[in-house]
Amino acid sequence: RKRVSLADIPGPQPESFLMGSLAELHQEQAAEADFRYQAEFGGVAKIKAPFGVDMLWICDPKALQYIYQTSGYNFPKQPERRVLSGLLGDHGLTWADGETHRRQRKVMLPAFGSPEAKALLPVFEHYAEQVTLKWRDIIEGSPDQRAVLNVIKLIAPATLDAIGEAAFDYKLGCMDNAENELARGYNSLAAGIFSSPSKSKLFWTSVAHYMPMGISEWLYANLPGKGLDKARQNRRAAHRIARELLDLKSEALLHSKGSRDVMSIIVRANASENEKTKLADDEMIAQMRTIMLAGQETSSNTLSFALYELARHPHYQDRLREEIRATERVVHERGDSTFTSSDMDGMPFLQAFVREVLRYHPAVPHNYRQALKDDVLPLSKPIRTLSGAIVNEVPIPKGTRVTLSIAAYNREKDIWGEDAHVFNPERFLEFSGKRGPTVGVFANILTFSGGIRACIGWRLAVLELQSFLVQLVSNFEFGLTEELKRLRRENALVMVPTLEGEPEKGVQLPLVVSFAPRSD
Ligand code: HEM
Repeated sequence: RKRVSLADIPGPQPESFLMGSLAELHQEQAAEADFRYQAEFGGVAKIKAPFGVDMLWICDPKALQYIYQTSGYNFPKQPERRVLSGLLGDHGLTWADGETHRRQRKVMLPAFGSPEAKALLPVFEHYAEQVTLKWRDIIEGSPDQRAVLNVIKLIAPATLDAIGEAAFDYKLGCMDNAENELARGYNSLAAGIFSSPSKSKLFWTSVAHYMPMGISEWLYANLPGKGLDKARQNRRAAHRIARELLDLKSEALLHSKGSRDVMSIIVRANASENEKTKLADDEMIAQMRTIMLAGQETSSNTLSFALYELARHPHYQDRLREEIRATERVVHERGDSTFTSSDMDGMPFLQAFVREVLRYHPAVPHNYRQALKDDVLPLSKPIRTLSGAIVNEVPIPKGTRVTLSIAAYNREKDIWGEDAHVFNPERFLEFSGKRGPTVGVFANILTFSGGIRACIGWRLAVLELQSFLVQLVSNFEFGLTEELKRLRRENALVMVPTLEGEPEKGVQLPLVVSFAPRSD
């Protein structure tokens, strides 16, 4: 500890000895504190946990590359964060670390390749169409053919149904019945549990760092609380269905009747593993819950923010619609009624728009890790220490917790240009190369994280976003409402839209929706 110290690293003044920097990082709008740190301290800053304990906050590209990729397994997740992953996804991939993570990921990877994702495109198209039909009914029934819709109210169950079918070939039926057990269990799951955390919640979550994980898990399983009740209801509902599905899929495998959903591929891959590397039944069930957790709220919130950006920038909306109309003509001339993934790959503005939405509104604004040993983090850009030295690397003592700022990396001016804080899809049209080290797994944006535990479902997520956008923008025009002046990007583990002053109403994104103009 004496040899390696963070004493000389500059950082923000903590709010108090007891709370450290937790409140500003988690109670303000998502990433507001991050953007301040970035402007004031650059790529790395010393922040405080309770009781004055030093932690590091990082958005420097080279340091991130080192932590995510070069030295990935030397920077495991923090135990207090793993317990939260376990609460919502059992001992599945987002919880696992080290050798267990390596083993689980190997079995799961074959289900998430490019051909496997493309095969699921019709599922996303189907649910985008269901949203279209429902909104169409509402608008046709309104006197002036337009309606103010809280768009996320239908997008959330649609993406949930889509992930149910894509991942398990199972019809959850959440769009048609919001009261079904699973629909209730997944309705704003992370948002419901983690929005607007109180100071005491933040304090105890952080202090759980020092508790044996078994005790934290027991507390989360048994303590009273509305959020914890929701997590428990979710666990019961998800386990019941996951068990049924696992039996069905294992049975299908016995009769060589595999299907192309994610879980069937994982069941097949698992069957060819040896006894040592095979996932046990409870690990398989955990993966099902993990995929539902990781794949739904992230996608539905990103899509909702995408519609918000279209409403905020009518010229981008028109441009995207023009591109969709032009591609529709090609698709129809060919005798098809739906876009293939190659059609979408051939739409430069759609590609640029999706990338910019992901860059600007990262659904997961932070990742959390800790150093397994004394180490040295390389920096892309030197910093000036408190004693006035200019350094190109930062020593990091064993055990130090690090907050990796996905949101701030995505706004790094050296990488994205001087207008990094402006929503501008054109940056991806003008610039096809890459500035800085490779960090993010998709377009070098960090939204899907990077390295050894980058988002395993990123291809599915991108395809889903593209396919929903094509249908929704083809059919509808989106406009802003007065209420959106109060839009908050709430930090609830995932970033969700809420309205200032109405936290009790949960996730909200009211847009004016009308039929899209059609010249043909
Ligand atoms: C816009 C949508 C999505 C975003 C922004 C997103 C983002 C992320 C991020 C940042 C991580 C890293 C978390 C960490 O290391 O702490 C992650 C991991 C993961 N994601 Fe996604 N994700 C999305 C969609 C999906 C989908 C559709 C699936 C599955 C169908 C999925 C499955 C997973 C899994 C299983 C992990 C854990 C990977 C590991 O630890 O090895 N995600 N995701």
